[in-house]
Amino acid sequence: MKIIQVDEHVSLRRDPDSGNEKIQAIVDEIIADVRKDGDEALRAYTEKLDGAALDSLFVSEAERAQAYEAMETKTVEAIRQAIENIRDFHERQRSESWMTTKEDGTILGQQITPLDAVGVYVPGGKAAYPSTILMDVIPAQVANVGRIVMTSPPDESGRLHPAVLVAASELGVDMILKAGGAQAIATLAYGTASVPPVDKIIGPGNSFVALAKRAVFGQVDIDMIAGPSEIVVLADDSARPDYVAADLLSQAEHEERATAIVVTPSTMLAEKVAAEVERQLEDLPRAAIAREALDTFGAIYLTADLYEAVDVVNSLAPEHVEVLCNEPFLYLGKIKHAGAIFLGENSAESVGDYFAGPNHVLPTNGTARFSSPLTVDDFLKKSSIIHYSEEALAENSEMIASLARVEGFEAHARAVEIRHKKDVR
Ligand SMILES: NC(=O)c1ccc[n+]([C@@H]2O[C@H](COP(=O)([O-])OP(=O)(O)OC[C@H]3O[C@@H](n4cnc5c(N)ncnc54)[C@H](O)[C@@H]3O)[C@@H](O)[C@H]2O)c1
Ligand SMILES: N[C@H](CO)Cc1c[nH]c[nH+]1
Ligand SMILES: [Zn+2]
Repeated sequence: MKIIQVDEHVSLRRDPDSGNEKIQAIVDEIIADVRKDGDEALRAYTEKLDGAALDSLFVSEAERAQAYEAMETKTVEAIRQAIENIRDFHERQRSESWMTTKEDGTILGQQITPLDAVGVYVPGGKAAYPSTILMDVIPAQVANVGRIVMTSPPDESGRLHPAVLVAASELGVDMILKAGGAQAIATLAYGTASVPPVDKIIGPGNSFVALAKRAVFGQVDIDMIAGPSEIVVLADDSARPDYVAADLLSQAEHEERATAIVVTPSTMLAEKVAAEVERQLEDLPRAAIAREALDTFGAIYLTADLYEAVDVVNSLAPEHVEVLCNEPFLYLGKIKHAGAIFLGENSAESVGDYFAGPNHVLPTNGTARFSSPLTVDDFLKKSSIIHYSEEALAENSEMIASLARVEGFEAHARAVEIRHKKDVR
């Protein structure tokens, strides 16, 4: 890995639109075809792009049963424990409707309502992501979303990965569509004869999925445009180089565009981590992907001290930051911009990716400066509640009318005043 003396302008922000024009044109055509031809277009694109000629667009009961047979019991048990941890964490995010009453009879409040229908995209091109199903579906269920449709691309035999089916079945998701890419996103957004449309689409995916989500935004809501995985390790002399290297590789193996960075004031640690990464790459099954990611987007940044290291972390605003320093809790509050903060040497990012409870759908590409992990709130919407008594309106109508007139809205002013002219009918 490159060891770089830090300058002031480190950034994770990449131009999300660069080189996307060709993909956008393909995505736009797919969306238009699905809007026009519905299920027929969905089937045709699934055959063309995923090589699957489907008998049914949906997963059957028999396929679910076969998926359980294909899974090791200990993996099913691990899924169940992860579900419990993730549900427990998200239950704490519930927000309640509220109302407040004033002496003059005014009642104000906020009514919270779950979304009626949500579509969950589960990526399936290069790898299977049962963990992402848990992270997307559980907060929706905690929010009491009315209807959940899951979709994932099938393999050439028309099947979904058994772990994906088991994760979905454990959560009770009963509508699972066999479709991927832009055609799946268009189907969820606009609906077809066999798939009713949803109100919001959740879930990560490749560039076809991301651009399709961006294109249908407005017709439906979307969670975010999730970019490639990112890890930044803030480390001092006390960090174990083998742990740091292992954690960098854990995210570099996701894909060639993943980012894995160390920020440290310790030259000795930097050199040891670089050597350890090479050693651990030797027998890593996805070494080619991880190496390309590290060569392109990996770095070990050397800083003057830990204060500067924290500044660098904040300017990167990464998806994940691990604090592998003496007394890691001292850094809480100082790290302001990060999707998730992992504290201490036993809190490998993998713990959060699969199991701990917090959501692994997190802001990427520097967007942790202004956005947050996926939460239960993403599946809820709020309506304001306003009730004015006769007394409250009488007391305040003059002020309301004057605010209306200063904006030039006479009808607004009269709508308040008419309520005091009892003789006018
Ligand atoms: N941030 C997160 O939490 C998180 C979690 C899981 C996965 N991911 C990311 O999701 C992505 C998954 O990508 P993937 O490719 O494995 O699966 P995917 O399901 O996103 O994409 C597969 C689909 O892409 C479409 N496609 C592929 N080539 C096409 C072409 N030439 N023309 C039109 N459509 C085409 C096909 O319809 C196919 O079904 C990765 O980038 C991964 O890192 C992120
Ligand atoms: N690290 C990914 C989010 O960046 C989530 C994930 C899913 N599976 C393994 N990891
Ligand atoms: Zn991961």
